[in-house]
Amino acid sequence: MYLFVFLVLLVALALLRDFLLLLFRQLCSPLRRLPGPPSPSFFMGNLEQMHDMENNNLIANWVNSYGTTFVYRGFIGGCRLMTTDPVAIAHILGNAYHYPKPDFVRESLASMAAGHDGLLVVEGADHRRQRKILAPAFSAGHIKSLSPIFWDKATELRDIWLTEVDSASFDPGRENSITRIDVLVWLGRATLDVIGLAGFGYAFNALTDDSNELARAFSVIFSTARKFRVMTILQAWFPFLRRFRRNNAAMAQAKATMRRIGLELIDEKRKAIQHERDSYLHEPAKIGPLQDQSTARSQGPKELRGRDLLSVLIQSNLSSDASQQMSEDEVLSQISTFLAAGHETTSSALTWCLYALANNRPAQEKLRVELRKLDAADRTQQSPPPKSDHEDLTERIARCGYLDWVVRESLRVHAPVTNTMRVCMRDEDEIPVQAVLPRKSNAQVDAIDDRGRTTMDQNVDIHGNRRSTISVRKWDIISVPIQAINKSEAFWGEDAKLFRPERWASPPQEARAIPGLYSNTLTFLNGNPLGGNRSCIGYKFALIEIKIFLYVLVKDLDFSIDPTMVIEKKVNVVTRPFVKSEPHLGNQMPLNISRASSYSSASVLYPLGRSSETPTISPPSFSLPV
Ligand code: HEM
Repeated sequence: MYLFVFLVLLVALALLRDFLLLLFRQLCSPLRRLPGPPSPSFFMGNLEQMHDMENNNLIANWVNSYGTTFVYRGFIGGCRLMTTDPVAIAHILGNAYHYPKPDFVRESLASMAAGHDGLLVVEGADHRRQRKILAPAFSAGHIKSLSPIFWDKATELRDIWLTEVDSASFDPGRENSITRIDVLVWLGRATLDVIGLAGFGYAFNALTDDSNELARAFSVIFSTARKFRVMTILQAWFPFLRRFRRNNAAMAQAKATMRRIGLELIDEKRKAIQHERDSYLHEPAKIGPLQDQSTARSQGPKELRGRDLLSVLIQSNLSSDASQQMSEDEVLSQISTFLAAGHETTSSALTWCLYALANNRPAQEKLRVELRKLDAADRTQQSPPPKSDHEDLTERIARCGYLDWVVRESLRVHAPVTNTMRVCMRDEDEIPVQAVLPRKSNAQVDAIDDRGRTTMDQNVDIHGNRRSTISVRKWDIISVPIQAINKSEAFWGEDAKLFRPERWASPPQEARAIPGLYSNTLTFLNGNPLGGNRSCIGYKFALIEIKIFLYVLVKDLDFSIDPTMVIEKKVNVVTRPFVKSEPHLGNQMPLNISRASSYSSASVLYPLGRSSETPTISPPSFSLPV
């Protein structure tokens, strides 16, 4: 009997090992010394409050009350560090291999189709090796060579919307016929098509067909993993529970489909590359010189220009030292990683950008004028630009000043990824914090907390000690609130929450402290890889795609929104919109779309993405508003 009880206790202890360790770590964590908001629940800490934080200003309020570095409570009261301090963030994100993603985050990304072996999930030496092999595929030159795909899909989407607008009117081509369209769903389809073709040469045709088997398989895996359940939290802390993951027949079949199609694609591309290599060996003059590695890194391999990311990855993998190559499973995981990381992020970015423009009519008009000027200059020869000109136009679009401001501002105010987490893996560390405090608004300077401290007393612990570093220990969890930093008044001034592209004419000095990869925002994470680079490898891809879509859509279409409609944000991996009065309809972004007025150029005659097609729509005869 005693033996039985002893054995039961032993098994219980083994199963509870992680839980007990967690409790022990929490009791020892130096984070307990930092101030922070009260925890409304023992089990869930502040986590439930944080679900709606993009709509209720929660983080900004916490920063006002507790300073730029504070703790909030996670599962069973565990202290988690949250910081908007730019020096602390530069240290944490810059030392990426000492501050990796926590296990439970990696697990959930892996189950969301990114796979355990993909770049988004792997850590340390594996990550460094993979990133190096993937770099040529994401070089600026190579991404530019993929731009015909962006043009084609943007044009296809624009034509679908024009048809919807016209079919809602008895007088096709009339400017003032307005149609309400859920832009979220359409942009989701268009960006899926883009990542399929540009990522791995696969035609989802999601804009015209919703029955594609890979699209369905991905959606089953991604949407199942995304659902938040208490079980998800428990699995995060009790790894043995991960065995009981929902792995029903639909999920198993979806995974098998992804694997089968992925392996077919890899095989097809390997054969094509091998064939080209063989041809080069036999007829080098016909193919042209194969580039050296350094040129390939900066411009993308010449013979693979315009080819999908997977082909370049396979080529780059073959050229690497055998001991440094990716395994087949790793290559396979990159396909789902491109899908998971590159599809909904860009559709979210574009959706929020159109929303911002629909709410700021003057900015939309100003942008349209700039885009049409470029369009008019492009049409001096009165003929559609050949496909090879797309790269040139892409380059010129990349230099459009106001378009650039609009994109920066929209990605600042509506970051698709709002938060990221890290865990300290050094035994102990001292995280430096900013010596010079960022500018404060008057309201913040005047606020005095219940200990009599003004909120200017940043980085003061609960014993009143002023700190120039924050002590952390191994396993301490850290939250980096990307969106809150992007919208912080301390960096961007009192109108920080507003979408105002003109601010980019002279961004505030304070914002320069933010260690962002892109325009002093953390939207694509950090730009100071001291030890390990975990910033978005696809950011050039995303920026070119976003700019081309905006060019094609805003030039010809007008976007507005019902002023009585309140749109709120729901964050589930990426930020999606929903209509506050229609939560039962799920994520949506209904915008009113019509033909843009006063347009005389031939852009509708000659759709940019389809070089020599017969014109289908007559251009309205108005003068160009320049
Ligand atoms: C507007 C669009 C996008 C945004 C806002 C975005 C944002 C981000 C962010 C914040 C991270 C860091 C995540 C973390 O460490 O917690 C990240 C990583 C990553 N992104 Fe993007 N992303 C975008 C588009 C893309 C695209 C188009 C691709 C690929 C085609 C891509 C591929 C990746 C990959 C592979 C990583 C992991 C990088 C690493 O850990 O080394 N992203 N992205």
